[in-house]
Amino acid sequence: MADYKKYIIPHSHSLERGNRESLMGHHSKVIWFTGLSGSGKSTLAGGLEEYLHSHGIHTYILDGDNIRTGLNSDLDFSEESRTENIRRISEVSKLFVDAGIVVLSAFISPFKEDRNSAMNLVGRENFLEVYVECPLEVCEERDVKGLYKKARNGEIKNFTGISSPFEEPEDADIVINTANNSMEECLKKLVEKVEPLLQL
Ligand SMILES: Nc1ncnc2c1ncn2[C@@H]1O[C@H](COP(=O)(O)OS(=O)(=O)O)[C@@H](OP(=O)(O)O)[C@H]1O
Ligand SMILES: Nc1ncnc2c1ncn2[C@@H]1O[C@H](COP(=O)(O)OP(=O)(O)O)[C@@H](O)[C@H]1O
Repeated sequence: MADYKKYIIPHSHSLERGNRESLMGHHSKVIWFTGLSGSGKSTLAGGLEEYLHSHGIHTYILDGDNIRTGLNSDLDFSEESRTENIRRISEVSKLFVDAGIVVLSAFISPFKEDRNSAMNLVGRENFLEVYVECPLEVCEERDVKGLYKKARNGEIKNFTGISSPFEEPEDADIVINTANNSMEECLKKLVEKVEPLLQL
């Protein structure tokens, strides 16, 4: 352990997560969306947030493009930076859970080890992994932001699915296939799984 760390002594406050959850009227949780660019992470996180919000649940979305223009604006798309990106987001998610809020984290999070580290940091019981499954060809066909085209012609390096790996989750808590199901069907499946977990 680094020497300076020996002199950091956390303060224990009187109010805890349970007190905050009671005030909110629901449990806090991290709903972690992982999947290729264009698979539907942001769309589903947004749809789920709207539903939960309208049912009195306090939520907050952490989304790749947003966090990467602020907190993580110093990180690129190398493997090391992606790992650090997920590590910081995991720490932020953990704080939100302690604050009593339902966090919807939508990041490609391509590496299994990083997703597992996120789950272990937040705590297994607080973490729900949602694999937003969609074949690369469909994501590429959608090409919401025109990035796949740029990745194919070499303008963007290390692009997930093209020139950087995506390790498919093998034991996600929920798998949502957005290529074969409508947005409404996907959201219904999500709501059915998530809502009961938030009841006090
Ligand atoms: N090289 C490369 N590879 C993948 N994605 C890229 C890249 N460059 C920019 N973008 C845009 O950044 C968004 C992904 O950021 P994330 O923080 O979710 O990525 S990661 O979890 O660190 O892998 C991703 O957003 P989504 O499409 O919402 O996934 C892209 O818009
Ligand atoms: N069943 C579905 N669920 C979510 N998105 C879908 C679905 N079917 C089509 N789409 C479309 O796919 C695109 C997904 O984009 P986005 O949510 O930004 O993905 P990501 O955040 O994973 O990059 C959107 O244009 C959305 O309308």
